[in-house]
Amino acid sequence: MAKTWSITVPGSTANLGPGFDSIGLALGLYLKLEVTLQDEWEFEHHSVHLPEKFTVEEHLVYTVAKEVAERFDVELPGCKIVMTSELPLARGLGSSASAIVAGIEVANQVCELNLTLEQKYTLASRIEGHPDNASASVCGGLTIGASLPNGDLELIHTQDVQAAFAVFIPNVELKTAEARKVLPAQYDKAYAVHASANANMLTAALLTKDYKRAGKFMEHDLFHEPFRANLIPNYHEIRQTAKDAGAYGTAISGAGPTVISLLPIEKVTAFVEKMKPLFPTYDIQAVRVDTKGVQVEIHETIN
Ligand SMILES: Nc1ncnc2c1ncn2[C@@H]1O[C@H](COP(=O)(O)OP(=O)(O)OP(=O)(O)O)[C@@H](O)[C@H]1O
Ligand SMILES: N[C@@H](CCO)C(=O)O
Repeated sequence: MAKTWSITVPGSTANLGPGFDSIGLALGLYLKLEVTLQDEWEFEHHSVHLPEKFTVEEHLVYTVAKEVAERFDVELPGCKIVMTSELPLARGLGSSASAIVAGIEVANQVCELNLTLEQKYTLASRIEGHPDNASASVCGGLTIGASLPNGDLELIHTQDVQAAFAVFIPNVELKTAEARKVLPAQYDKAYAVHASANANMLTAALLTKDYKRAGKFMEHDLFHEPFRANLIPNYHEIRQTAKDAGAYGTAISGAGPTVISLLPIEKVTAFVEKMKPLFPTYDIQAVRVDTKGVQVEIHETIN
């Protein structure tokens, strides 16, 4: 019997404005892997969104799978992995986090680790460096995470998000590392208290499904957007145009340069059609909230 694992990982948006490095939302754009066992590791990329040039040893999915196997002191068998992706690189849609979650799931399956959801999102968040994108790709839905002083990650997540989202994906890249370099090392106390209150309001509004208020506070980030705005093409124009067209609110998706709008479900289709001619160089699309997170299907075939 030959086993094949089909692994599907949703992309994600992070922050939603003030939820910086804490709030994640899984999106219906996917990284997909077909995994079979073989002597040597081999990758096939069947998507324009996947790295063109890479070596196995540098491949993020391989390096993460190897790290996880070593952490659990088990041998990582050779795999052939065929990958497709709907997640453009360095656009703030969580491509790197999806690859990290995929690597964890590959090790989980081929090393028979039986990892819990908590182990997966804790590992993924530690490797990614912040819990937002990684936790959303593991759990699906809306995730709110915080690390404790001892390094443990506390996470609250809900699949119940009764709103729609539209993304404006520009044809330029912005590496997260670059977008993090422009952030201040510290904040003035009064400023930080204000920023924290805005984040609390965003979180409370999202969890109580007060999406009009959630949209308002999406646009009141003080942690990162004031320092990143000039890195995001047409940031102010998109935000105002989206508001005028019925969006509750618009924020940078993760570290950008994609921008994401929160809308009433019934308005999203007309909104996207209205936005497309106004920003012709952007890939503008309605994206649904993924509610499942990482998924695995196992197929057994007779050799
Ligand atoms: N699906 C993938 N498969 C393999 N490697 C990936 C994948 N996605 C990202 N990577 C690797 O991770 C590196 C960083 O990815 P990327 O630029 O997407 O991360 P980022 O700056 O965090 O932006 P984003 O949040 O949009 O992912 C890439 O250069 C690539 O080497
Ligand atoms: N919270 C991270 C998300 C990166 O995708 C940042 O804004 O830098």
